[in-house]
Amino acid sequence: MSALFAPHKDFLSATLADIPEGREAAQEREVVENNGVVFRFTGHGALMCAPSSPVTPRLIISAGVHGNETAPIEIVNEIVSELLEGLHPVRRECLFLLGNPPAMKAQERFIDINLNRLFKESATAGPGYEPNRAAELIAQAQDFVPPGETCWHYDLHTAIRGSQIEKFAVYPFLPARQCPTLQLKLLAASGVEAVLLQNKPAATFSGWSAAEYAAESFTVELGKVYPFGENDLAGLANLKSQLLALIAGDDAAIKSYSGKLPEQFQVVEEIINTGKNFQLNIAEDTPNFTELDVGYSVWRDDEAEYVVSDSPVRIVFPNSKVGPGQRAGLLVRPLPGILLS
Ligand SMILES: O=C(O)CCC(=O)N[C@@H](CCC(=O)O)C(=O)O
Ligand SMILES: [Zn+2]
Repeated sequence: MSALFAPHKDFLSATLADIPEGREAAQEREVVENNGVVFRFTGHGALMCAPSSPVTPRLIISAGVHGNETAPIEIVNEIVSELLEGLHPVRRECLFLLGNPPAMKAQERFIDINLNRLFKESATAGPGYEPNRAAELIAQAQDFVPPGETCWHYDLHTAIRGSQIEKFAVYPFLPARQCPTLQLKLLAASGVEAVLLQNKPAATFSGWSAAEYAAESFTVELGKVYPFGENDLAGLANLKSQLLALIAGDDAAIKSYSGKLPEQFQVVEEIINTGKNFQLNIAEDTPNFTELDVGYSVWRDDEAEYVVSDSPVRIVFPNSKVGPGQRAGLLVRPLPGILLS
């Protein structure tokens, strides 16, 4: 157990033990140094490590933006404990963020409102727990990444339902960019088999870091939601070792990857609950990436109907329970023969 967490055993239990109302000032006692690497609590559920001669760019690893998505929280917790024990080299400045501690404690996706829709200026001032937490997570990232610099950001999640492709990533939209081969290799070596290219900006955490820093940032979906203690962490061993390679500044390990790269899909439609007797025609247990044929009626409301045209689409994140104005799913199509950069 590190002195950093005393009297708690690790980053996660320390984070869940005392949940403050507002932003917590970093305390001097919350610093430890291990083999020249400084570890510091920078706020609630926020821990950074800084080696003396770091490689760039800086790295943000977040988990638990949705409180019940526990597998990546457990992986981040393991990584932090092992780094503090000196079990792995640290040659990159890293910020580890546990997104929504009260929701983790409650084993819920969120407390008052979906945190992963609040990463924009106008949404961080509303009532409830999450707007304030979004502001805090943004402030943590801004304190960590100096002005004019960029970062890499992996926001780790698990999905509500099963999936025809178990591990996949969402690449936020920035005009005229392609997903770099290095990132595709890193994701593939982590077990990720598909990347969804967003078609417009989003107020997700990874969407925010992409817009703020032109960051190589991803929402990474790592399988299905299970409660704490019930995850198959062995299935995330590749992800963990790739994150440790990044933390160690060992890009060579990633560059040398020669396996199959993830299939890329273009988001062609974001389905929004219109609030006008909106009806999503997708069964609750439909796995992500299920193909919908031309002519299929995906949704309808009092005024409109969306029918698949031209060529089949695949449905990802279908959710008929979201409120008006919220995303009820994504429609994607495979992207053939994309040029690699
Ligand atoms: O399984 C689901 O329906 C949701 C899983 C999840 O939380 N996904 C993220 C994706 C964020 C993105 O589009 O980058 C979310 O909905 O916030
Ligand atoms: Zn999530």
